[in-house]
Amino acid sequence: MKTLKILSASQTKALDAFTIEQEGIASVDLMERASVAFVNWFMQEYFAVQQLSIHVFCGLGNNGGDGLAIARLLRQKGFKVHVFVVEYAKQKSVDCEINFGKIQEITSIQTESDLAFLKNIKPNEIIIDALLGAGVNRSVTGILKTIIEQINVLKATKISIDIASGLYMDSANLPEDVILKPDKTITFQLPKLAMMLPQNQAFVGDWQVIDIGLNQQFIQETKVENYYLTEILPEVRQNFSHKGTYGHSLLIAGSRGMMGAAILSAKACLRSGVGKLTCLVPDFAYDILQISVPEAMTLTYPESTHEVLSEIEIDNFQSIAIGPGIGTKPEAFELLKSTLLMAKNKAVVIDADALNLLGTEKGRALLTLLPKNTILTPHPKEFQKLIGHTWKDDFEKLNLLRAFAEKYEVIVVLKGYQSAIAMPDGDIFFNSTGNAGMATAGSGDVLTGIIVALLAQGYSAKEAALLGVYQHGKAGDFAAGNRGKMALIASDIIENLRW
Ligand SMILES: NC(=O)C1=CN([C@@H]2O[C@H](COP(=O)(O)OP(=O)(O)OC[C@H]3O[C@@H](n4cnc5c(N)ncnc54)[C@H](OP(=O)(O)O)[C@@H]3O)[C@@H](O)[C@H]2O)[C@H](O)CC1
Ligand SMILES: [K+]
Repeated sequence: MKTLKILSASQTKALDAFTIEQEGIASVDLMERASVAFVNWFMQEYFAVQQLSIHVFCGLGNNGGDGLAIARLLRQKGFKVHVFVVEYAKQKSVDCEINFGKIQEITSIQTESDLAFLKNIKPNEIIIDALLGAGVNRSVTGILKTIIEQINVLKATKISIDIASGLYMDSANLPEDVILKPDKTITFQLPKLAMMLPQNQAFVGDWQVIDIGLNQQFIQETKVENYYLTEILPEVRQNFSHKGTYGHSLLIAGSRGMMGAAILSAKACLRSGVGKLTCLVPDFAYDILQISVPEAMTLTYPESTHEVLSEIEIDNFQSIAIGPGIGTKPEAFELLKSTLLMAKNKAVVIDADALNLLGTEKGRALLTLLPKNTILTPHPKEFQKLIGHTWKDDFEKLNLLRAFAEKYEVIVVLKGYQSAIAMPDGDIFFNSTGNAGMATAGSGDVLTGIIVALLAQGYSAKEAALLGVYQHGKAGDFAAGNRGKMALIASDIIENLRW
């Protein structure tokens, strides 16, 4: 498994300082290293547009210093560069001052006395935002605010260095804060927590990490609770194996009008390496299941009864999933309750309607029945029901997610772009795969099928959740590559699973 740690603002500062001290590198040289890394990225991306004007907006701190160094380097590479320094305070940082001196030797610099030129920046030109970086510690006001507001309405491509000016890297901004809205953020060394959260979408754009060679040992030894999951691969299947090697899943899904959810989950499960799958569905759906998913076995229960599980040999199954399309009628509640009572010590996935049922007052009383390490896969609305209240911002949502996973000793996959996967030990992993095309009916049912299959094969709950979410997203990315995001339907995700 490959992850990138997400450091807090203070840890990032410490990493910076440690690198400078440990490697005997002057901070201005580290700034140069970061700027060279940015320019290398920029050259790959924008080499073809060398004749276009680039407008670099610099502040007075080290982010501004980066901007000045980058402007100088781009100029030396032959780009047309226009530098604008916003003198919002009396003093520049030491390294900003040094770079201010260096660039003045090769080009003239404009300061904020005349903002009229902003209007002349054309839509096909590029703006580099180096006004404020990781050092932002209060709401932006005055001249900075004016400039950011004016930049935000321009159509030019905006690229923020390290982080958009005005955005806090690990805490919530005020709703009224003025923040630069970049098309891209090129961030140094490690992703920032702010880039994981939906509320910051407009202030992040597409983001990318560039390596600036900060001290790896320090990164390794730094304790964090947030990670960005960049890769996780399945284990190799053994030659001398048989279907018994890969476990037997029980999928409890479907009801009148919602059999598609059961079918999607079942197919995804079978496409994810499970040895055997049994689907438990209402009796009317026997033929539907048998015909749609011939690889699965089917057990049924009378549609309106409460005592449905007594004949099932629960020990035959290595994993159980319940929820997709079961509905929220009282019978479904009883089904969920009896499943949880039987499922002690089992590997369990809870999704969709099962989450809606747990998210009622009566349902929340069942939360203590969840076997340790149960995997719950809510989207934000379902999570809100589970905890019984909403949150003021995404940072609070993340704290609530962590607290819930810790309290009930469960794994919670909060679905969305960069799904957040919370572990019982308090760690949260953000997924790097997936796309907006996957925001479509049945996508979650597919995920449930994948995860329950992995559990049956003996993956730990943590591995199953991470691997399942990652591969689900990857399949969605393949599917979007084939058809485009808008055309993507949940079946395409199943078709594009590649293990
Ligand atoms: N990560 C790395 O290893 C490297 C990072 N680099 C770059 O450095 C910046 C961080 O630089 P820093 O100087 O710490 O901070 P800023 O440039 O973001 O801000 C400068 C100062 O501005 C003041 N401030 C904060 N908020 C506001 C505001 N809303 N309005 C006006 N001024 C504000 C604050 O100083 P005060 O004393 O006034 O509080 C800031 O200190 C990082 O993002 C990278 O781009 C290195 O170049 C390479 C290594
Ligand atoms: K910036």
